[in-house]
Amino acid sequence: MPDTTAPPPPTLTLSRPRPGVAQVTMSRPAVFNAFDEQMIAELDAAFAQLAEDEGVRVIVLAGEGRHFSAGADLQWMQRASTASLDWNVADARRFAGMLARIEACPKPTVARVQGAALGGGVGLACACDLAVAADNASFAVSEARFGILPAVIGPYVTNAVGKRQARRLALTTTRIGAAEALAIGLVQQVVAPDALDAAVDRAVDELLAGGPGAQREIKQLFAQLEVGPITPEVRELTAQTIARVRGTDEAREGFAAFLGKRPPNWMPQ
Ligand SMILES: C/C(=C\C(=O)SCCNC(=O)CCNC(=O)[C@H](O)C(C)(C)COP(=O)(O)OP(=O)(O)OC[C@H]1O[C@@H](n2cnc3c(N)ncnc32)[C@H](O)[C@@H]1OP(=O)(O)O)CC(=O)O
Repeated sequence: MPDTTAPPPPTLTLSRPRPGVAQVTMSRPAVFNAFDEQMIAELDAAFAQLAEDEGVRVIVLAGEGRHFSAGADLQWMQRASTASLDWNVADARRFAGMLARIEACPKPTVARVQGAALGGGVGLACACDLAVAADNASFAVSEARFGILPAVIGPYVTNAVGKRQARRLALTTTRIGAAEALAIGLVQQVVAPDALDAAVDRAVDELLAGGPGAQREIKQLFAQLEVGPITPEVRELTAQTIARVRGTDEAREGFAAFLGKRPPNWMPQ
């Protein structure tokens, strides 16, 4: 018998708003873009594909509708609660792998945040290189309200706001507004809701102005740096990196463009 079960509709919309830019929009607005196994797999696949796409320089992550993301789908979490530990470990690894994929994306990523970003929604925003938020945005690391914890998103939130703020957000589950999110470094810019797209576009313009190879190196190097003492190993790592990158075609183009008083012509990566 042929399988007549229709595949579930996709949970993401992929678009190319302009040359060099891809937008990944989470599209489960009925549950405020809460993510389940399917959306996790689709986000993972989308970022894997865009990372390899020569026509893409910058990726915007957005959520359709009123809210950016209501975090993990609590129906999925409820189903998981009755499954075996092994199943849960494999399942959580897929989520952890997807966030790591976004963070390690060799291309700059921008989260476009409107409305609420809760639980895993905060993790998604923090996994991007920068987050631009509407002033109606709010954020809560809300997991403890459901008797769980922000385990997978914990490192991303901690890297964004530091240990003490991350601990406060996770323990109190307090919901903070966009102004406080800006003050603690959870987001990098806050604008009026009707100015959000223009602000994301400006951030994208700035990202497009940099050399793609240099940006890939920045992401790789900065992922290895910690706040703390600048040890001989760190000095060596930074010296080796700049020494290697100085000799690339992209760097030669960057120097020549500046000195020749012309815009650089970045080659595809
Ligand atoms: C990543 C890890 C864990 C997590 O992420 S845990 C999940 C964290 N998420 C939240 O704290 C958000 C929970 N949702 C809300 O607080 C509210 O829904 C809202 C977003 C503030 C909106 O409130 P409002 O009153 O406007 O709307 P409703 O509550 O009636 O919601 C409408 C509709 O959407 C469903 N829904 C909302 N959020 C979720 C969700 N996360 N999962 C599944 N479904 C959700 C809600 O049930 C309603 O559905 P109806 O069928 O219409 O009733 C773990 C780690 O880090 O490791």
